[in-house]
Amino acid sequence: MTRAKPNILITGTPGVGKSTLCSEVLKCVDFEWLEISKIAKSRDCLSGYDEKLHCPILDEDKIIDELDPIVESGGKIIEYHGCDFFPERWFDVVFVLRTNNTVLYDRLKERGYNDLKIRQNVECEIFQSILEEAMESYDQKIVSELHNNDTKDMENNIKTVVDWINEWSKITGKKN
Ligand SMILES: Nc1ncnc2c1ncn2[C@@H]1O[C@H](COP(=O)(O)OP(=O)(O)O)[C@@H](O)[C@H]1O
Repeated sequence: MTRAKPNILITGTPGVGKSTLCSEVLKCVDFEWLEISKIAKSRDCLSGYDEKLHCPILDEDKIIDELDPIVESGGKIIEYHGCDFFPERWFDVVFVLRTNNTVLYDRLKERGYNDLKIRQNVECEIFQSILEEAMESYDQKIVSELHNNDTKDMENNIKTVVDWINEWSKITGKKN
């Protein structure tokens, strides 16, 4: 059965602009934003804390169990800095945000991350780990890379996602 609305995954290394893009897109379409990091905290889907990187460890199975019943119906924008553990059937499109290393370094420094955490994330971006993870986990035809270094890029990216949603509704004849 086709969903009434599609599900969208916005992924990428921390700091590439996922939350900013989601909040802007949500001003234009009536979708629900599922921020996996926040939901994991509020619904007790964490399995510990990484003391070195100063970040909680996600209980992937638990969050899937929690969200599966609500994601199936569609109309969700899911945001997380990883993507290989979500069920493939959840998503109609996957956008991977990318940012240049020096820009990303500055954003993460500004965020107050420690040096190890900054280095690991910048390396993750250099090796395009999340893009490869997405390409390996989903049909490559539904995976798109979006460069997000400055405000012009952000404007383009908002338009790309909103246009994609509108195009989907035209093709399926369903309203967003
Ligand atoms: N295209 C952009 N141009 C300039 N600054 C940006 C852009 N996208 C995001 N930022 C800034 O970078 C920082 C990280 O963005 P955020 O959306 O929180 O990233 P993520 O959700 O991927 O961790 C924020 O301070 C945000 O304002």
